[in-house]
Amino acid sequence: MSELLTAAQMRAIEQAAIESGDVTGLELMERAGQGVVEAIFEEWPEFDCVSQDAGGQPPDLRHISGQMKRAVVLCGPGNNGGDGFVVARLLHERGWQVEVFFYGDAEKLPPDARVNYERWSALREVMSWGDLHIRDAYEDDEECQILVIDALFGTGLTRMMPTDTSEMWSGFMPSAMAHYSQVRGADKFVAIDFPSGVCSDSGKDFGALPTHLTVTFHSAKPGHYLVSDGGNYGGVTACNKVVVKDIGLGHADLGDRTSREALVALTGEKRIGRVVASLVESPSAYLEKWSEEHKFSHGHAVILSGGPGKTGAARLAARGALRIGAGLVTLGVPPAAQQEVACQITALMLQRVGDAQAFEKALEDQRLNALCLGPGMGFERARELVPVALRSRRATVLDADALSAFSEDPETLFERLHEQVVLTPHGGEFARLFPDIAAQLHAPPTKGPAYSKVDATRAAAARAGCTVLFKGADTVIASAEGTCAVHAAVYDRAAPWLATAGSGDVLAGFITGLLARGFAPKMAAESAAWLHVECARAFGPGLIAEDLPEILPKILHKLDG
Ligand SMILES: NC(=O)C1=CN([C@@H]2O[C@H](COP(=O)(O)OP(=O)(O)OC[C@H]3O[C@@H](n4cnc5c(N)ncnc54)[C@H](OP(=O)(O)O)[C@@H]3O)[C@@H](O)[C@H]2O)[C@@H](O)CC1
Ligand SMILES: [K+]
Repeated sequence: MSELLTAAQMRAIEQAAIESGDVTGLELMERAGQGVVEAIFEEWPEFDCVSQDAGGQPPDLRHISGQMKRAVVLCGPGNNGGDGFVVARLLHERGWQVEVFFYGDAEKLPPDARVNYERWSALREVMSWGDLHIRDAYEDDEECQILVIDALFGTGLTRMMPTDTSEMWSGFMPSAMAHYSQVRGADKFVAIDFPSGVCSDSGKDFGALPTHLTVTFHSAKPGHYLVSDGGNYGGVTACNKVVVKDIGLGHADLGDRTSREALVALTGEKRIGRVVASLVESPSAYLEKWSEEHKFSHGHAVILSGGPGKTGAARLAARGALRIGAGLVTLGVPPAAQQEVACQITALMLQRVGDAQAFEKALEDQRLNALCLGPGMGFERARELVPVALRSRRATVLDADALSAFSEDPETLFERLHEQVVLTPHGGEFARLFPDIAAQLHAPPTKGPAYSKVDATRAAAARAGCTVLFKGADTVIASAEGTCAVHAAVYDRAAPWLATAGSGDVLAGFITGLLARGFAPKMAAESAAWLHVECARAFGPGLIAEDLPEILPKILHKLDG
């Protein structure tokens, strides 16, 4: 589990650390620059001739001469630019040939960035942004690899990128300039904190300058994990790879009274809190705990199916609930579908649930402790049975048709929801239930920090009064109280083959199974989302939804091992 900090929270932590007297802003900036240089050499050891010599490995002669080690650092008008000046100086000290181009007004630089601007000026010229237009940084040595450092804007991005920066970048980016790509496709791009143009809180694209490597500090930010749906690049696409470098702010500082107060003060209104990137690193801890306490009672889940020819989705969900450990799983089927379902199931139980009355009768059995409605259910059946499920106040997952059935009048759903419910909308379902929130989320961003999927999911959960799991490669899970987790299947956890028919039904089943096992709704949603992606990663390409429940035992076994 790791924290994601918004720009405001990061500034508050930095400020508190400086006010405590433990560190100065200048020291933090120096550590940030050192972190970037370290990350570059870790990513591309061939750039670090010194350490290769020290390790006894023969250095790559293409890079050993000062001529060959060249960097172009693009510095912006704030502290991100300040970090850039530090990186330039550190590379220069290691024998690199470094050129710095500055976008901004030196007189207006913040104090620490100004100090580093001066330090660089004492070593070499600071070139103005305009010089970048007339100068081809490559022209004198076509064979040479150039490291381009993007230190234009970081967490302080407030508006769309100036067009001259994008134009300039396209001159550098191999992908944008085919002939550059052919001649020297191996140029490397590094972004400090964020690829400039990515909004740190939302991951939205303000005219992003994509990169190979993004080096951020202390903690990742939501924008590193959220997938933008507008523009060419979102956070994840533009960042490409994110490395977090420690700059000595430490966990002790986060636990510090002053820091906590500063965080609360800055985040009170939006209830920003701390967002966890990956909810549960080892769900086995929870599973074990539960099984110790409730050895003989693993819960009884009920999953309602649709009519004939529409029962597959519910059967997938039921299989998921069973595999994740619900003691018993019953499929509640309309009488007309009974035969179809009976031929297809083995470990699952079957019960006729034709209408509201039959469902009410079934729910008289108090051992039924978790419900799932929606997959393949049909709107009419959903409109009839969802109110019955919600009246019973049981832990309940509402997915698919159980959400869309209320798109005409979401309020009739919201007024019945309670804190034991989990809604699992994908983008379309979310927009049908929360059209105003979705509109705000999808509006082209104009001002940073922009409204994010985290903001939207929190707003939806607060309105619905229950847990909302907003699906996507960047799944966001929020409780009605505003606690929130981002579960992103991106970078080395990407599993694009999970976008297959029926995979959402299995996720609904996983959540239901964990609810039956006694998990609290948000924890059930978080753990299920994590396991769902783990199953997809373990199976790999070629996955179909049926494979997900079947591979789950292997994952759980590995976690226990
Ligand atoms: N917090 C920490 O703990 C640490 C932070 N550190 C570093 O500081 C960075 C944050 O620095 P920062 O706050 O100065 O913001 P930054 O991103 O440099 O930009 C602000 C400037 O850009 C301008 N500007 C904005 N958008 C614009 C646009 N579209 N087009 C044109 N101009 C635009 C904006 O102008 P304004 O909006 O004020 O008019 C202002 O002048 C952070 O990312 C990290 O690298 C590290 O040193 C380690 C410790
Ligand atoms: K940057």
